[in-house]
Amino acid sequence: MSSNVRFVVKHGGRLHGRIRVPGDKSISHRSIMLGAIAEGTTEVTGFLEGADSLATLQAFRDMGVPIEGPDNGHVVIHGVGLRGLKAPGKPLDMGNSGTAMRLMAGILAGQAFESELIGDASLSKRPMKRVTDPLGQMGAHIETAPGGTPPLHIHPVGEALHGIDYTLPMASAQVKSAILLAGLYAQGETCVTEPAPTRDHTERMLRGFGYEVHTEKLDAMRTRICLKGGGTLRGTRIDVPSDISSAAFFMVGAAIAEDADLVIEHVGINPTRTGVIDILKLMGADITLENEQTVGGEPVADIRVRSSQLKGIEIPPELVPLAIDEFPVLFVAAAVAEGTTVLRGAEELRVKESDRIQVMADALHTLGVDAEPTEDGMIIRGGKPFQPQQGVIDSHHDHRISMASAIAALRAPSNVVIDDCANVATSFPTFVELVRQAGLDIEVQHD
Ligand SMILES: O=C(O)C1=C[C@@H](OP(=O)(O)O)[C@@H](O)[C@H](O)C1
Ligand SMILES: C=C(OP(=O)(O)O)C(=O)O
Repeated sequence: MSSNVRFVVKHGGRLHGRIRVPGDKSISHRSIMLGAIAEGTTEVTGFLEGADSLATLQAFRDMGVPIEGPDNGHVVIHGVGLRGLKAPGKPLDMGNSGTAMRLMAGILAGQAFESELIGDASLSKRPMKRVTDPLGQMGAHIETAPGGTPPLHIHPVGEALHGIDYTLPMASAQVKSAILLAGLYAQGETCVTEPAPTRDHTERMLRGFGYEVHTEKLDAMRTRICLKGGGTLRGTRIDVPSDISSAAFFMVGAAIAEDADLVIEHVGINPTRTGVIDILKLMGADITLENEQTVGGEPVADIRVRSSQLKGIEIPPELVPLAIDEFPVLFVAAAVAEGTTVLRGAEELRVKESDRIQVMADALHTLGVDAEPTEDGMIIRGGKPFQPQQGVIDSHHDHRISMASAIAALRAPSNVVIDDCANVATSFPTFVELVRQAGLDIEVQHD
């Protein structure tokens, strides 16, 4: 059993200087997956050495893919081609990572061997029917636990998958990606229509590997993405930008701290990921993008954030999928902002690593913030000084709750204590080091 990792965060502090946060988690997962099933060598720089993406890397090693590294974010994958994976001979452990399990289900659905995907306690509660249903329609044979949760038993179907034309019931890049990855193994064309834009790293990266992907905007919200099975991916170079989801903790921190001026370097600003910038700007944050460029098919920039007086807003619904992982820390921004912030249409937050609506409402209550959880979001009446109650914040094993709660200490009148923080290592293993460097004082206790 792992011991409790507790953060004791000193209240106050001002964030300043220049920092670089680790590589993007979504892109890191995909770089290993596509590199493994490509022909030839793929060289990755900036790879996130966090537990989630390392679980993906290990899974492909377990299926016989030679992978060198990671060494300071440098990984070399000797791709085995679409049909070159070998039976793993043991369950593949995806740890805490929903992205890894769902995308892997898409790849494994098309294999000629049997496999099993397992995960930790948090992942074992997350819904998988959202991928097993459409993959089943493609001819895959996948069993879940009762209730549609992991583990997933994936039975071999040989070359029998066939393309489908599927409309996603929710705006999910993981489900979209699982279907498209299975589509590589399917006969004919596979099309996915998304009800609202979601991160498009799979589509971009497939094109980077020389695979044809057709994207059509159906109207202001809906996009249809199609590809044909049976093609070839060609190994390539991938420079993974810094993760905007990790940068978000520092963006909110610098916006709410007094006298802050912070530059976060080389952050991925793919328009399907920048909801956090748009939302903070609507709240009155002082954010500028510097040094914008395109690196390996993904736009990047340095993000400069200075202190500002934030105001409450109604969060535009179309921004919700574009900031889905940033809501824990955006709730902290809303708690500091003058006036009321209302989030609706974010029921997906209830099925992340924790129920991020309830768990963040509880965290904010511990800080004495007026936060009202609703079925699909939260109403936060902010702008009053925090009035911490007795007790510690419980992260519920969720990395983003730990980090968001630590950032709240910048505006707390007393130290903030947060339990169950070990999983920060899933997405941001250097969080404590970087946050200290920027000006927030965290002590890490193990008990
Ligand atoms: O495709 C991806 O890399 C991700 C998609 C999102 O999940 P959903 O597709 O479930 O919204 C996001 O929350 C997750 O952190 C990463
Ligand atoms: C939801 C997240 O990841 P995943 O779904 O991959 O576990 C996240 O990192 O916030």
